[in-house]
Amino acid sequence: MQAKDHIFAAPIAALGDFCFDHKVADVFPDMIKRSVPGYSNIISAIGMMTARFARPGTRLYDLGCSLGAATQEMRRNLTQPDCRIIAVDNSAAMLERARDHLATYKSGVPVELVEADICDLPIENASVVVLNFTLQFIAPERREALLTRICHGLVPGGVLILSEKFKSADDTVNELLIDLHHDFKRANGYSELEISQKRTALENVLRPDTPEQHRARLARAGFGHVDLWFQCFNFGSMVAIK
Ligand SMILES: C[S@@+](CC[C@H](N)C(=O)[O-])C[C@H]1O[C@@H](n2cnc3c(N)ncnc32)[C@H](O)[C@@H]1O
Ligand SMILES: O=C(O)C(=O)C[C@]1(C(=O)O)C=C[C@@H](O)C=C1
Repeated sequence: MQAKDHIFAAPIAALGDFCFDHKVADVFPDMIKRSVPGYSNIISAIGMMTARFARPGTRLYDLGCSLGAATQEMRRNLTQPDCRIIAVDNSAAMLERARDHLATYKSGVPVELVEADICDLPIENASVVVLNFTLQFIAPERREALLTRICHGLVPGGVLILSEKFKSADDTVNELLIDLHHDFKRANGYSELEISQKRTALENVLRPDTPEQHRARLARAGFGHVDLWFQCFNFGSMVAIK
């Protein structure tokens, strides 16, 4: 049974910044499923893109892997020989549980779990790179350098799958998408208090960009082909091919 997320259910007097500690790691599968519209579709598509883009003898990176949901889907869909998946997170609590989670599945594909800041990680000989709701937590001024290093580390024709919470450049549409996201959370059983306390806790740590900002930055980072392949309310996923 998956543990249910009640982290923001009771009033919290000193509401600090949201962080990926052991409390969040313990309920993460429930939290992300009830918080991110389209999450399971995106995970499935990461598997499909892995099957298409993985090349023999290359590396596949899952950057900000949390419990390894995307890692596992990449591993299940990888048929090319001599590949290795490198799953990276800077939360020890997440990686501890990712290790247990991945060990419950049998697979011949090697997975290396690395505790590191993805901004300091060497990326080389990569055919597939996944940033599934991770770039939004990186300081805005560090985002372009990270994407440039990812593009350099990809083999020609390699792919980056970038999923993010977006903001809209149009204030009216932005408010509408945020409201619809909150309706989605209500429908999934979150209370008004849970929604508002989590919103406050995320304010300083999850800084969304517009899809237009993402496109322009990915082009500057060196990607030749960029587009949005999925969006539901203010959450979506882009594909960038070198
Ligand atoms: C929303 S979660 C990602 C969800 C996950 N990719 C999935 O598909 O289930 C964001 C993750 O990024 C990690 N993270 C944030 N900043 C990071 C950094 N600078 N280096 C490595 N990991 C980071 C967090 O610890 C967290 O586990
Ligand atoms: O709950 C929200 O409002 C979110 O933004 C969802 C979100 C995310 O997009 O990463 C925020 C933190 C948790 O990691 C899970 C999901």
